[in-house]
Amino acid sequence: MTFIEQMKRKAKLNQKTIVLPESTDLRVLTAVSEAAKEGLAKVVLTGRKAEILQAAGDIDLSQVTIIDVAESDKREAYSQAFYELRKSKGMTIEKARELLLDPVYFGMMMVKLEDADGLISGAVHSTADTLRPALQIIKTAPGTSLVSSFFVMAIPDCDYGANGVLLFSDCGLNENPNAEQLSDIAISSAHTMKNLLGITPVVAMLSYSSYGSAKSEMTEKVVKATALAKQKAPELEIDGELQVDAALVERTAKLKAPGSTVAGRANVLIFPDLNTGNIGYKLVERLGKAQAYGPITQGLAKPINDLSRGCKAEDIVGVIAITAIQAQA
Ligand SMILES: CC(C)(COP(=O)(O)OP(=O)(O)OC[C@H]1O[C@@H](n2cnc3c(N)ncnc32)[C@H](O)[C@@H]1OP(=O)(O)O)[C@@H](O)C(=O)NCCC(=O)NCCS
Ligand SMILES: CC(=O)OP(=O)(O)O
Repeated sequence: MTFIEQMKRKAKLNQKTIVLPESTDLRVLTAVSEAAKEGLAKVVLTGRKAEILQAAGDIDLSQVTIIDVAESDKREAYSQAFYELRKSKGMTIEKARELLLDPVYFGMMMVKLEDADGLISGAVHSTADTLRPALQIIKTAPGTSLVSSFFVMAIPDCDYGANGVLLFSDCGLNENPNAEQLSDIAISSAHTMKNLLGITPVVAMLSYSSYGSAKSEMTEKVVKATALAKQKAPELEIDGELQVDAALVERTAKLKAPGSTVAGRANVLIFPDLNTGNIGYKLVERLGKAQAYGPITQGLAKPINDLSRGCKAEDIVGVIAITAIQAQA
């Protein structure tokens, strides 16, 4: 069974309600129709009903709930609750009412007030426009200070990672994490690999240097983050700093990082910043023909997940399954 088949099987066990606010995008419409047909979740579209039906054309939405945000009798209650949440940051009730006509904010408040279990946006909106309202409204999970994001990469005909399944982080949210934040991203990603994907994490802290082969402020950040991660979570298999070939390829690992138990067998790759993470995942997706699911967030109080504007309907179906599993936790 492939990785995504396993995720779908798990999602079906406990039907969660997942909102998709980009309700006139053809990829989203195709994906929700497919997800509902497969029984992955109870799928909800937010937006203007007439526009959604017009955009859908022949796509079967008979098993999908459509909420017209302008007609909903929940809009005033959501506006009031949103205003209360953000009034100390300058929100007014008038502005809150206006924002609640936006299907993303409406969906976010559905999740906040437990009328839905998770939300996925980002096929049309930029990551900032999806994740900023999530950070403002849903906020961090108890005991977490830093939200980060990851991609699950499923690479065909690949022996690296867990039979071609790897977790890449952070490729979507934190632009230039400091050493402390990078160590937190590594630890969260390791827990996600174990708890969400059921795979024992082997975490590589990536750099352009392996075990001191180069030295600069950039490599030192990764060295420090590795030490902090090992100190904070000694039970986890984490090592660095490692070049990506040393992290993945056993023969290269022996040469570049002798004695490392992580090098040559990593399945969680921690990128030093968002430039490397975002470029790295897109290279593997496009040139390695990998399926890229994400950016999925970790550390939010409820599952709110992003997509790339370059995503396919098939990727969205996968993210619906993953979001539903996160909501089961
Ligand atoms: C997501 C992003 C917009 C947040 O930006 P920001 O400037 O910190 O946003 P804000 O200052 O408005 O912060 C919003 C809230 O989120 C909180 N926050 C921001 N980043 C956070 C993080 N990583 N973890 C936890 N909380 C965070 C802030 O503290 C703030 O809380 P408050 O308003 O309740 O006080 C920004 O990190 C970003 O643009 N990231 C890059 C996204 C991107 O372009 N990715 C590439 C494509 S995938
Ligand atoms: C994750 C990501 O890179 O998103 P986008 O392609 O929409 O910028």
